Amino acid sequence: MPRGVKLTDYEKGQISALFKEGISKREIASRIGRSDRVVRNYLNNVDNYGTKKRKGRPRVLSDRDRRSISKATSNSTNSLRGIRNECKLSVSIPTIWREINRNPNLVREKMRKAPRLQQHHKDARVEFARNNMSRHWDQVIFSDEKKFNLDGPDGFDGYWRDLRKEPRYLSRRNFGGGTVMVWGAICSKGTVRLAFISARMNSQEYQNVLQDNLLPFINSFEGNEVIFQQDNASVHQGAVATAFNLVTLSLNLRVPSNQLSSLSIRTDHYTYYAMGFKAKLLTGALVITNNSKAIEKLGIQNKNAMLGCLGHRTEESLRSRQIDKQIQQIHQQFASAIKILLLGTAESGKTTIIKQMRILHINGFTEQEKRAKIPEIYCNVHESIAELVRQMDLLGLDYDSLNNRRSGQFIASIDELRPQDMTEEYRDHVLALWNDSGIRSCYMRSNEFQLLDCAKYFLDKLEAIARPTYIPSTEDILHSRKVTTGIHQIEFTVKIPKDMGGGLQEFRMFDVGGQRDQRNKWIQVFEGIEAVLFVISCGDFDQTLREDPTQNRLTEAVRLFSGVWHNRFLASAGIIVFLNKQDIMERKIQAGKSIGQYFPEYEEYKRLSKGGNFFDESDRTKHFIKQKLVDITLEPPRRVSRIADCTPRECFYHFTVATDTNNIRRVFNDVHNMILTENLASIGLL
Ligand SMILES: Nc1nc2c(ncn2[C@@H]2O[C@H](COP(=O)(O)OP(=O)(O)OP(=O)(O)O)[C@@H](O)[C@H]2O)c(=O)[nH]1
Ligand SMILES: [Mg+2]
Repeated sequence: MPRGVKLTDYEKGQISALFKEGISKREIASRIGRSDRVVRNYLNNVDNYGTKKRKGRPRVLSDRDRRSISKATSNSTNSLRGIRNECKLSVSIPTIWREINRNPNLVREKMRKAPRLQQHHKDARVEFARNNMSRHWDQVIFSDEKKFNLDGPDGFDGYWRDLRKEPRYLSRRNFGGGTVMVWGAICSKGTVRLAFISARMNSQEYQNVLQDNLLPFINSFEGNEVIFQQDNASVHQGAVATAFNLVTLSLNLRVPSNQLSSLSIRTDHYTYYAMGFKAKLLTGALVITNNSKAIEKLGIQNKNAMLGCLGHRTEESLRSRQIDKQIQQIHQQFASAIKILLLGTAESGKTTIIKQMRILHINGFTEQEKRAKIPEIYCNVHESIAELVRQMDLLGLDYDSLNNRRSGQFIASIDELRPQDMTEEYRDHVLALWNDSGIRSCYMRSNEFQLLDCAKYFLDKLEAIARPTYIPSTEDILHSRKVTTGIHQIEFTVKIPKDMGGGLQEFRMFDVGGQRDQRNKWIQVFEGIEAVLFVISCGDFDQTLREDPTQNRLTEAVRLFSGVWHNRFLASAGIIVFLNKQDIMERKIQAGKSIGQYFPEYEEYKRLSKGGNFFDESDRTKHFIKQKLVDITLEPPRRVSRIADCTPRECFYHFTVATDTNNIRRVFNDVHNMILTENLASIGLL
């Protein structure tokens, strides 16, 4: 029973005063409106009234704590410790447990299992059902793996307990329990022989299971198309993840060639819900790749490539021979060198890419080879400073001082010849000139004349170059410039990625001169070229040709690309474009230049692409240049090629900085993968 309200000090004073006057306790109680008992209690123990303690241990949880525990526990999956932490309480775990138990609204329950189908899942299922109404389901073989426990099913050990009966116990073996994994498949024709597999089946084992159990069963279909379904588990995918693997898989399976011809491969897939499990249905396949990501990554175009289809015996043997031929072709493809031809206008960066291949795939440059580059670098320095001096007068610019003018005269007197050695005198003149503000202004206008791209790079490090101990670094070699004449080739090998079969791929790359008078030699190397790597300099948009100062360099490059794209002798070669010198282009844009000054159509492009996702002006500029090339590839063919078939050609674009080894490493890896994939596709395997 709840206690009554205690007497106030005023009431206590009233009781004491009335009692002294001799008034009875009952009378006092009625006068102050309280019970007889409280008046009696007070008068019996005036000094200690109201000081009596509660019995038992004080509660550790206040009402507020209990409310917060209740709130934190409600429908939560939190542990007792978690709830304690959430409520910031410093009580023991059993206290929390007791408090939750005491609460009649909270009981511990196992969460019920329910597939959470969102609307898009439901839509996908309806869509699938609609699309597959007329499918011949009697041709589908459904397969799956299942684990059986000797001790009973995992996780399903609950039961309805009748409290009037003895409890039931789950018999568990401490030793010798265990599980078996079984692979099975069913279809309208019956069941496929069960296979006992290991709990952690790998892709090799999966392949063996298919060979031993599925292939014999498939023969009973006697020439009709079969659809094999698997649930896309990683071991299944691992076995067939790439189309290249498909071939090796067929080989690994050691399928007799008449059975191999019954393999057909298609990559369409549908998700559906059947037999209580989610699966992907893959049509027309015994062993199928359906990894659409891999397919995209590999750039596979012919997604419905067929290795063969079930047919009569004669057709089978024909297909079998065809497949043997294809496999042979693959071996040849990988055995022979891939020939790549580098094309592009002068100074676009072709030779620089060849140097990068040397750095990346051969052992770079020896000390001796580096030393041999010194004269070339001296030449680059001299050509750069001499051109700047020559342009000072032509552009009407002034030197800072008379001394600097004399230095200019000294350089001009050397004429086109480079100094044999970097003498101190020569070095001092060049340094004085390079620090002259007139020369710097001249350099800022270098798009108006012909200056080497590497001018600033070498003039900035002139002091190091002029030292007698100077040995060019790899970076120096990448920046050095020498006009290419004739045809040069480089051979190297590159590792084939494991997921494409592994091994080594041999490459042969041809470098040609890009100047107009060199281009008539190109045709000599067109024969047998698998890929053309067309290099275009994006940084040249404001410059004119050395050979023809009336012609814009970028316009010339785009025109040349058109010629290469439509060239009938290159019709069967893949075209890869390197939109090079991104660094130079960015520098120019940052300095306030716009490609619109040289290509008025840029304003229209800018207007139309206003909503486009461009990071900045440089990004828009490089995509504008790319678009010019894309437009060419969309033009109708100029004439029907005698070599190429009529399938549409694709062009692959990369934005590059040829002097940056990391950039070229990355880009070349992509190019390599793309070529391998294209090769497989070209022989009908992808
Ligand atoms: N900054 C910068 N310089 C580059 C880049 N690519 C090439 N260069 C420089 O441009 C100059 C010309 O490059 P090359 O590789 O010789 O040009 P090419 O296409 O072989 O020219 P030709 O042999 O005349 O056909 C060299 O000084 C290179 O260092 C780049 O992406 N960025
Ligand atoms: Mg070259």
